[in-house]
Amino acid sequence: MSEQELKALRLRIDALDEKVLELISERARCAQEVARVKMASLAEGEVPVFYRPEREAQVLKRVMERNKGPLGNEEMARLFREIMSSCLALEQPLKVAYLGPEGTFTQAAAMKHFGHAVISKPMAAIDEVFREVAAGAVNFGVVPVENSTEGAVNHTLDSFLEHDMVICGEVELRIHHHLLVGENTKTDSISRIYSHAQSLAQCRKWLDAHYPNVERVAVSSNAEAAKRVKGEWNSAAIAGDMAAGLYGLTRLAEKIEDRPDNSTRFLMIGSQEVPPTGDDKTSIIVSMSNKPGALHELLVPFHDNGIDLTRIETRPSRSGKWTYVFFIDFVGHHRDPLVKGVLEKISQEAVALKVLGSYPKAVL
Ligand SMILES: O=C(O)C(=O)C[C@]1(C(=O)O)C=C[C@@H](O)C=C1
Repeated sequence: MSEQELKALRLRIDALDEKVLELISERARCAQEVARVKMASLAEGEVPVFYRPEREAQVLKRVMERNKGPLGNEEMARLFREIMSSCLALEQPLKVAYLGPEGTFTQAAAMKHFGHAVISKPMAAIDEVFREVAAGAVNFGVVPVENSTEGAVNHTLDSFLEHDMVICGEVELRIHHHLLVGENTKTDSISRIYSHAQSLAQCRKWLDAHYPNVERVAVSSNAEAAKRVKGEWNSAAIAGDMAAGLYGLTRLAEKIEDRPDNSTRFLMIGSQEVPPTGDDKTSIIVSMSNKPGALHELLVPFHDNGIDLTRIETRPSRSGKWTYVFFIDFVGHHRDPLVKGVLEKISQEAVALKVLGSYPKAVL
């Protein structure tokens, strides 16, 4: 390519950037107007709701449907995600608590869902995220709920039994683990590998094959593992890109998870009910009486009405020995007439039923 051609193309990019800049600013001014309208239409004593997950899902879907490339749909939606995040911050800066410390996959999930314009607050444990949301110190919390290799995150399920929370969104993240070392690590004398227990389990076969005799030490998070390695010469950590970047570690081996499709699903929790979008999921907790056929009775109404169950999990109820609660996710919104009917039918048989929330299916 000649210098001349390059110069001409860069001039074109400059001109386009000016247009993009003007359009983004116009969009931001529009969001400010939206905020004004929301404030103006409030009833006496009503608090304004600036964050609208159902609208955000619609905006992102529309972008993906209309995108003609060359940027991929996900990439384009990611850019719009950030624009919307900044527009919302003009209306109201959201505060979001997540399972920390900084650099965890939960932080990456929070950024994927809310964008980077939120004020994020790392918490030391899942229960603390719930408590922070319950206390009203933040608008939303982000917690992991299930992993495709290792199954349910029981701390999260149990916290739903203790706190009244509304689920207002979900996000799925492909989880890639790397073996990370610091600049002082002697890579031929690694005697200890730190990571979160779930991550050690997700890389079990790889560790058995490559480091069978090295001690595996479970710590509170992958980010904590990365932090520890920084100051030690004989240890390595298993963690993801964010933690590697944050603590300046290098990848001794990349993508070492046993299953290439290893993914974790995260939930956004808060107190805000989300209206239907037409493409939603609902999460409920149900406890049934301890009698034969109870689970069957619970599942039949879903089957009879053609409602797609996406997950069912069992946990001890904590209110009696050998009694259980079921966590069920299914497709649909609790305000859909069909779903309403199913929930009414189940409540007749159940000891207790609680709708944890209906929320748009993950777009990104
Ligand atoms: O449509 C709204 O209600 C807005 O506030 C605008 C907007 C946006 O930027 O598109 C911003 C924040 C909301 O969460 C949803 C959408």
